[in-house]
This record gives sequence, structure tokens and C-alpha cells, in this order.
Amino acid sequence: MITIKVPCSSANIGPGFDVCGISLSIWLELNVTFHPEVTKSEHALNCKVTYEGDGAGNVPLQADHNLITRTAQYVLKCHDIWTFPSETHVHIKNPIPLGRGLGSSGAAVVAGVILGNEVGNLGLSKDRMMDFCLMIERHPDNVTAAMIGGFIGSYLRELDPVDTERKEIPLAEVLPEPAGGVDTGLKPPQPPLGIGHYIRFGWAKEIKAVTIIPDFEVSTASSRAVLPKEYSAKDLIFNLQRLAVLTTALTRSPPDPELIFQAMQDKVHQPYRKTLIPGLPEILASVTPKTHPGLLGICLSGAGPTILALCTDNFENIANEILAKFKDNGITCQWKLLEPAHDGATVTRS
Ligand SMILES: Nc1ncnc2c1ncn2[C@@H]1O[C@H](COP(=O)(O)OP(=O)(O)O)[C@@H](O)[C@H]1O
Ligand SMILES: N[C@@H](CCOP(=O)(O)O)C(=O)O
Repeated sequence: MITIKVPCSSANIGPGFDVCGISLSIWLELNVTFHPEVTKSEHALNCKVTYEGDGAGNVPLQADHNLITRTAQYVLKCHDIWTFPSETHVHIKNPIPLGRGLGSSGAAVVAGVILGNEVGNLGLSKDRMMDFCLMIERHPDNVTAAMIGGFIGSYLRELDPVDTERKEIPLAEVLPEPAGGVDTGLKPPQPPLGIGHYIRFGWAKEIKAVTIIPDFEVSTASSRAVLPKEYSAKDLIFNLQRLAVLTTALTRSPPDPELIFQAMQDKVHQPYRKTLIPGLPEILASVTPKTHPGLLGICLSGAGPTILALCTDNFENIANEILAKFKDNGITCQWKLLEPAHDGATVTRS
């Protein structure tokens, strides 16, 4: 059996929109087995998919519809492999809440690329697998954190015109809509080499992540659709100044709450996303290092609606305050205390 584990992630960390992400301790797991005795598979692409966890009942189980197996299929097709080995069984265990800003789609894409690499025996490096991930999830923060692990900063390289064109190919051509299980036989666009560059920052051992996860979904696509196309120099400088301080402030032990709290403020995405998340500005203002000792900083996790509070202590009180503010807005939530997942994505064979 091949076991692939990929952590969830919290992207942005305030001012680092589309730049920063931290992988956290909830893992998507794939258990992959092979059944060569099944000579004629009744499943699309020779791949049986089963699923347990968040989204069970809604997540598609046909291999040519499921995000994980479609992603694997893309990687395989790029290497002239048109189906899974007969018969492959992929059992998905997914505790990552879907559409909440904890990188479930990033984890699914990373898991899918690794799945393609493993079943096709392709021997791709993590960096090359990142290129495939970035052809599908086009902001690097979640997929880089999920693949590499820890607190990561990343950017997309400026590509030459030919490669730029290849990277900007519409997602529909990378992951074509399934044509009723009939393969068009067309080789998909290959990713350019070295699309994303990243660096792993340190992370002070005291810092933990309190995540407050509302009981409603906000798709990343809809949460990006409310953002402006252009920004003022003032707002960009506001974020850049804070981001430069934040990436080092979170490595310092003991962490400085006043410095981190201010450095986690943002003017690029959170103010626009308040239309999708009732009470967001009040929630972000509801806890400070002064009112709640142990708090370092608070922000929207990814595209929301989850709230990320970085804390060293007092976890339950901080979570309860934010839960109460959501409740005032008629929203119920669960909360979890998470730790950084320093290893990123892992593969084991047994
Ligand atoms: N394990 C999974 N298997 C299949 N599809 C998944 C999985 N995880 C996420 N997805 C897809 O990704 C969508 C959520 O992605 P997105 O809107 O980017 O939110 P987020 O990544 O913040 O959870 C889900 O609705 C589902 O379509
Ligand atoms: N930088 C992206 C991150 C989206 O993260 P997700 O976990 O919500 O998918 C954004 O803010 O749109």
C-alpha cells in the first residue's frame, strides 16, 4: 500500500496575500492499493475511488471527476500514461474542512500530483511536482506550504513569453471536463520548468494556531472575485512594510506580541472579504494582546471564513471570544488548536 499524507494550510497570515502560508496539523490521507487480479475494471480510468471525512456524499467518486484523481490523471497524461494501473483503489480520508480557508483544494492538488508521480513511477522531484501543482492551483501559498511544510514564502517566477503562455493556459485545458469517460487522446499542456520559487522561514516553537472554523463555506473563487483589480500605493506599502517585519518576527523566541499583532494587519484582501463573512472587522478587532494575553495576532485564514489566531497561551479563552462574536452574527463554529506541520507532504510504502 502507498500512503500519501498532505497537511492543511493557512495562507496569507494577514499581509502576505498569495505569498505566505503555514502548513498545519490536519492531514488529508490517501491509501492507494493495486488489484491486478481485476482484469477489466468497471471504474473510469481503472481507478476506484472511495472517500470518508468532510464532504462525504458531495465529493465526486468517479476518478475522472474527483479533483485528486483528475490531478493525478493530468500528471500521468503529461508522461504519455493514459489510465491508472489496472486496478487502482484510492481511498481518501479527508478531515480538512472544505471551502473554509484551510487549503483543502491545495492539499487535494498536492495529493493528486504525488499520486500521479507514484502510480506512474515518474520519479519527479518535489520542485518539479510543484510546477504541476501550480498549473492547477495558481496561487503558490497553499500548495507550497502543503508540499514543503512549515512557514513558507513563495513567488511565481517571471517566465519567458512562451512559458508564460503555457502557464496561463485556462484551467479547463489542464483539467478538461470529463467527456463522459471518453478520452480525447490529446496530450495536455506541460508545465514550464521552475514556475514557483520559495523559502522556508523559521517558526518560534511557542507559537500555535487557534483556528475558528465557521459552519459555512466560502469558495476561494468567490472570495477572490470580490477583490479589486488595482490597489493604491499606500495600501501596498502598508502590507509590504508589515510583511517584511512579520516573516522574521514569527521566528523570534520569545515572540513579541505587540510587534506581531501590528505586523499581521492587512489592507489588500481582508477589508474586501467582509461582505462574505458577517462581522469580520469586529471579529478581527475582538482580541488583542492587551485584552487577551497569549494572543500574538489574528487574521483571516486563506480566503476565509476561518479565523486564524496565533497564540502562545490562553487558547480556549481566545477561541471562546471569537466564537461569541460569530454567534452574535448568527454563525456557529468549531475551533481547533493546531500546530505547524513541518514535514509537508509525505509518502510511505508498506
Ligand atoms: N479531498 C478532496 N477531494 C476532492 N475534492 C476536494 C477535496 N478537497 C477539496 N476539494 C475540492 O475543493 C473545493 C474547495 O476548494 P476551495 O474553494 O479552494 O476552498 P479551500 O481550499 O479553502 O478549502 C471543494 O469544494 C472540492 O470541490
Ligand atoms: N491567497 C489565497 C489563499 C486561498 O486559500 P484557501 O485556503 O482559502 O484556498 C487567497 O487569499 O485567495
